[in-house]
Amino acid sequence: SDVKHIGDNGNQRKIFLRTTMPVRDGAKRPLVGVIDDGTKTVRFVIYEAERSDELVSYQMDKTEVQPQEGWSEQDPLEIMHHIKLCAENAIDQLVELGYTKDDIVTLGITNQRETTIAWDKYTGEPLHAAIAWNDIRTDSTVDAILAKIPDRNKNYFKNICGLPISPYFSALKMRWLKDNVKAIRRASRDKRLLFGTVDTWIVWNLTGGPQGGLHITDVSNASRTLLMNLETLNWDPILCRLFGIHRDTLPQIRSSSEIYGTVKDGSLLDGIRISGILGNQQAALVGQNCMQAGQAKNTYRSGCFLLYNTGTRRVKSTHGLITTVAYKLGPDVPAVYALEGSIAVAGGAMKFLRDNLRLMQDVAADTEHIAAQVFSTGDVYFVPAFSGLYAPYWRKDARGIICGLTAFTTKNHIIRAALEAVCFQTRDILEAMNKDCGMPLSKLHVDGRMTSNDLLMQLQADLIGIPVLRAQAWDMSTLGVALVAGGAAGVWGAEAARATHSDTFLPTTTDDDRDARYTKWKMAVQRSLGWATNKKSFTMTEERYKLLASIPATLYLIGSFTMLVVSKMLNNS
Ligand SMILES: Nc1ncnc2c1ncn2[C@@H]1O[C@H](COP(=O)(O)OP(=O)(O)O)[C@@H](O)[C@H]1O
Ligand SMILES: O=P(O)(O)OC[C@H](O)CO
Repeated sequence: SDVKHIGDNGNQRKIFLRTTMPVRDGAKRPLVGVIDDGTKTVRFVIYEAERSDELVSYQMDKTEVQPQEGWSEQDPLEIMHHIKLCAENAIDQLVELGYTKDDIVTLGITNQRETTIAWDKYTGEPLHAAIAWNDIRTDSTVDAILAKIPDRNKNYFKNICGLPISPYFSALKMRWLKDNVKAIRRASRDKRLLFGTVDTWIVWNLTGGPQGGLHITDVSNASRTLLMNLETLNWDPILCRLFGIHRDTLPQIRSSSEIYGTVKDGSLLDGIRISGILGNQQAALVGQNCMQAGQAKNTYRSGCFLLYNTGTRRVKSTHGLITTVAYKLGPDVPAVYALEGSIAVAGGAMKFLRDNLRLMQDVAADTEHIAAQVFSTGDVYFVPAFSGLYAPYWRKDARGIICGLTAFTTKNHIIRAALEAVCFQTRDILEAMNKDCGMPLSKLHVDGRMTSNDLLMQLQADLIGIPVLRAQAWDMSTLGVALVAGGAAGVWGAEAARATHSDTFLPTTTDDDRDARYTKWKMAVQRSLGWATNKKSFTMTEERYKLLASIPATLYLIGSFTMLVVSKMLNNS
């Protein structure tokens, strides 16, 4: 093939190979539109059938609201508003290329997973802000659920749904909404309540909303709720009872690739079919063409998610990974499963260093350059456990630490340590995956915006000791869902043009060096655990907030002072 040896690119540590991008031939093909709702951005991307590079795209940033420490909310109406604007802008670009919107044959949807929305079935009004996947307000909800389970074992239901009980998953967010938001309890009582992950909200709105909108989700998204049975691929009665979620409020679970319906919202997309839905990490697995059992990919965005395709076999992890549905390519074909290692904070740590510590101005432009000015982190380790640690630890009591600081430490070391943290977390996942699967992974396919950082890629290869294969474009999620949507609509054949990797980063370290650094990382992780246990978390629910707001300030101060005195007396007694 057209593999070209680039050599060391002026840097002795960097060795990579590159394949060339396909050349556009000017032929007009049917188009597939993709809606991508991510944590931070909404995108609309248009692909031509049989081509793996995007034709046009448009992206908008979203507003993240953090009403309290650890809370993260999004506006469901803003999501729909941005989708329309992104679609309009992408279609404007299409027209400039000589296409019309009628050339878009079908639509696919890929989305941030677990983020949960509740709305009124008759008015379409959201009943609360969307609670984002990485929001940890449900800490005490987790404790209340665990109290009902033998030995408070968070893995008790892993056989059924593949997941541990954690604030990450949607059922906890649904339970919290029912416990804390009066409008949701009322809607539930009046049988007006609908719950959904973001894909469900988008499809319901696009297909008519209160006027007959489809209340559906796909297996890949449903497998992230803690409510779906991985074997039956349906809502599990035991889990629904445990979390107190009525079946009627949940969407129907469908395959990831079939014609679900047609857009009926009066927008530019009106009349176009919808034929693919995939959670964004599962979509990247498809986009990276990891469709055989034994293949794996890692996507580096705000978080980082390593998925290992296990075929039609559900592998139960005994080392802290989760079992999830990768995809189901039609109503009548079996589901394909994956083992997943989810990392809550990857690129998010760079944004933290930029916004909170002001160590740089622009993540994309500055990170690599600043980190490359030093040869190592100077023994500094950064564990970015801002909202606890996900796989393989699942410790909601962990908090972020930077350790090993000396008087010589500079921002260069800290930024480099943040990059290495992403690589060490990936090694944590790989260690667990190799133990669960029994066969060590020999190479790792990677994608996500962060992978444009060559230093990160080289550090990753060095710290895991296997080749890292970077995808031809950073965004494999939209390509993945374009493939499954195009497949169902008959515009993309089974032998579809799939993405290839463009660069290979080879390890340049010895086993001893790699292992010594990893041992130090594990020491740092140990120090981050248990930090949040002593903190009295005061959950500011909507109702408590209103109550507090209605108390005059002086009365509130006197009350707080009295409570302080009483608690001191009790402590002393
Ligand atoms: N060159 C880079 N080096 C390091 N981190 C980067 C670089 N470019 C982007 N990032 C990080 O990657 C993330 C980009 O994620 P993005 O693709 O926008 O996904 P998300 O929807 O999860 O925010 C951001 O958190 C950003 O800090
Ligand atoms: O939009 P991202 O990349 O932050 O995706 C988040 C994941 O889907 C959460 O599980």
